[in-house]
Amino acid sequence: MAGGDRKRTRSASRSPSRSPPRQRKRPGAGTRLTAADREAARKRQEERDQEAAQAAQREAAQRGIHDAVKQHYNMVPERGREFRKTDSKIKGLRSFNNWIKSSTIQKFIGDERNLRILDIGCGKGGDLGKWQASRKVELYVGCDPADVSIKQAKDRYAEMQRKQRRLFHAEFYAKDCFGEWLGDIPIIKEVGIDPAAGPGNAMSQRWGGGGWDMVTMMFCMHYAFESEEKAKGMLRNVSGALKKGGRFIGCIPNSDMLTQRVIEHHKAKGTAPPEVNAADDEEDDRPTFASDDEDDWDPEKSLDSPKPNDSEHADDTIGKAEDTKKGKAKKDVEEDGEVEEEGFKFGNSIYSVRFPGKTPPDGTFRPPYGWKYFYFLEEAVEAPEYVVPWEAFRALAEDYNLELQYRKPFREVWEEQKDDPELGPLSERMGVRDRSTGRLLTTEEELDAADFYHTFCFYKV
Ligand SMILES: C[S@@+](CC[C@H](N)C(=O)[O-])C[C@H]1O[C@@H](n2cnc3c(N)ncnc32)[C@H](O)[C@@H]1O
Repeated sequence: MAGGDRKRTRSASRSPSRSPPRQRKRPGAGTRLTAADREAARKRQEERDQEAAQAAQREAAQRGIHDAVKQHYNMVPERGREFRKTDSKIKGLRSFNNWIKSSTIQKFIGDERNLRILDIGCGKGGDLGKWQASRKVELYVGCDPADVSIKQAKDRYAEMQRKQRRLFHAEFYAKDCFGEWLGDIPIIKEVGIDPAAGPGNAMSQRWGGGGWDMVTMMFCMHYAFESEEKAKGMLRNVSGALKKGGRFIGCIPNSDMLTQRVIEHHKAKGTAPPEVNAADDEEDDRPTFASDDEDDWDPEKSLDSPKPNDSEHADDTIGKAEDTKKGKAKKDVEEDGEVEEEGFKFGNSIYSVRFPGKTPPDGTFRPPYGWKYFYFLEEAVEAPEYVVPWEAFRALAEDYNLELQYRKPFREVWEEQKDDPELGPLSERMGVRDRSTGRLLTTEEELDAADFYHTFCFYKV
């Protein structure tokens, strides 16, 4: 009796929240699983594994080349200023490109002070000194998905802080600026970024949205043209961040040059359409840059263009020929039955561009996204890049209230600015031009490599 009472008392005093004692598995329960049960469990596990792998694959495809580019830039060694200025085989080109960036900054920085600058694809912070030289900047924010580069940019800024008494405030963020919304970064939101920027938003267009004076994207925007989604994500960030009257500046590969090379390739192969050959009979043979009015975004002309050489050629191999509509760029079958390679390459001893697969026979990159090529530069990058068809980009930018002010191939920028009272002497200090003879220190091959690029400025309206 007493023992029974004690038991009740003990159980009654147990906290009601305490979980009931766990039921023990009956010994040997596992062994009663049949072979069929085990097979079914194995199948379920296999399906779960497969689903997980497919989900990972889908996610990777969505990230696109983003990770490859990020990994690539994270791995580019930091060789230091001394190497870049003395031992580099392309020091003339490095100086020339840097001078072009300085000159674009100077041309569009304007007269105001206390500017807020957003540098998209800031890399290792190589342009910090250029912005500091202007003495007009109050805030600089640099974003780039390559976290190692961002760390180097922070170090570079810390070094500048040690040496300079008056320096703008700067912050750096590891961020994919085409696939992600920059308004998630507190300081970007604080200064102002309009989430409604873009086509068909009258309210946003009237209000003007952002609080940034300039967005700069040096040698970076071409990665956004992997897909329509990324190009639009990039423009939403740029336009959203800019205040009315703000400037969007940058340097990118010139699609006119790529069009020219693609046409030459198809003519040599005999696959250029008749109108391209006919047009050429009337002109001289030298490559020319189309004027701003010329349209490389002509829906009528390009219905037969092959599809961009996108993900199917994501590897590093030259694509094999495939049938295309109406047989314009038909298979070239050699006598022994081998299919001829369809990609092509051009360049010189310091740079090269390689299209891995099909290219449009009339040189019109349409649709304007996903035209991949590989760019190789001595000591620098060999990375997949995407053609930025100029007129398509300009038309798209207009939908985001960005109006073109300026576009020039690098060599023309040099001709235009070399005798500017500030940029002329700067070119000597930067080692672009010889102080005593006035001669360009860039070799012809380096200038040839520089011809691949042009520089631009849009205004937010
Ligand atoms: C050739 S580097 C130029 C770096 C710097 N702007 C300069 O002029 O020295 C190209 C940069 O674009 C960056 N980039 C690539 N994809 C990007 C993205 N989705 N968002 C922002 N930057 C990106 C790369 O990480 C790399 O730092």
